[in-house]
Amino acid sequence: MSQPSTTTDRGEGGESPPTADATPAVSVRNLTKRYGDLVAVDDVSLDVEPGTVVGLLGPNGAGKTTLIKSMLGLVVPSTGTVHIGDVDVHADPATAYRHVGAMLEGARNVYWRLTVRENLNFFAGLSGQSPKDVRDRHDRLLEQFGLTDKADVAVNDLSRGMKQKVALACTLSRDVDVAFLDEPTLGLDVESSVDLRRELRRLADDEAMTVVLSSHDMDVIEAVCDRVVIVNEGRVVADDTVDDLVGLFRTQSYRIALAGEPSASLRERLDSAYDVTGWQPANGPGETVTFEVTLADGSELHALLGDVLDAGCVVHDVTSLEPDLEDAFLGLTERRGESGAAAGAAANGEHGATESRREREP
Ligand SMILES: Nc1ncnc2c1ncn2[C@@H]1O[C@H](COP(=O)(O)OP(=O)(O)OP(=O)(O)O)[C@@H](O)[C@H]1O
Repeated sequence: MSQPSTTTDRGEGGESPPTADATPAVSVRNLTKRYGDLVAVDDVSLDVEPGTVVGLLGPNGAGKTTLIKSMLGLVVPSTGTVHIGDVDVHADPATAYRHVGAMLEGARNVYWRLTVRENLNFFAGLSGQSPKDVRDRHDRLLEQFGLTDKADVAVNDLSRGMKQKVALACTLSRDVDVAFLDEPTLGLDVESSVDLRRELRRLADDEAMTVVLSSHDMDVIEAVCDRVVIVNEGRVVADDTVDDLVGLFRTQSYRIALAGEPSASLRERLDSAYDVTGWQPANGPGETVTFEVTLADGSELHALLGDVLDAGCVVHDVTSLEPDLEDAFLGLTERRGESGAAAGAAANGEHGATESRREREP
């Protein structure tokens, strides 16, 4: 097992290239998992470099959990291989497990009759680490997750969110190379979720821990991940940094509010000359009429505004619509649903307009 040696500089977009001889922390090759006729994971290959945080995103049933369980050796793939460092997970699971921590089923993996610290010691002991050696690590985790004053309380007597935090702390309780976290923020309050993000970044940056996490929480993925792998229908449809994924969907789109009802001829002119969508009528007297438009370049905006003014209509507001990771996710997975080729083109940065978009401050 090679030890992780590189860290990732998130400030540079999280793309520290591995050294030529760096063994990936996790290497998946042509992994397929079939359940009868259903292909849950379809020929997935990916490498995760040491010290990076990789997010798995995908709609319900996309295959994220099956992929994570396959990476852990808990699901036997139909074809393909998984290595943790140099170790083939399916050929030598016992060795692989010593280097891996996982939280799969929320709080269900901890022992409710044991206290919080006893649980931490138990999980650290699984890889032969003595309570004395991991005391500092555990104290820090307890503090990080606001559990210091609960250290000697039986897990059974804690709230659901606290149990979840104990489960996370147990996963991180020993010095593992790779942590797999399936929906780690589910059930956490906002503050705990922020604590978790901070701790995951610290573990990756300071201890070169590699983290693979699945989540439906875009904010967590955006905040913590160096890289995002979007899975749909068992296949990887995109694999890139958050910024680059969002960049795929960056076009010049605006929401324009008109101070009065546009004439029929102006509306016809706008609809025919520009890529206008989403007309919204005024909510009442004195309210604005809005529409969204995607333009080829900045000069088209001037032309469009000129057309509006020439028609005697007053522009009340122009808002730039910026895509975010959720837009990228929806675009990629929806396109995939319609056409695999379109999704592939999108993942390669070849498409134009977005299909869904949220308003951002310009
Ligand atoms: N043990 C199993 N037997 C049969 N089918 C399964 C089994 N486990 C998963 N599946 C199917 O495989 C597909 C992928 O499921 P998986 O749980 O990996 O998706 P997911 O992306 O984690 O979904 P979610 O976000 O809803 O948790 C689904 O269609 C699911 O019904």
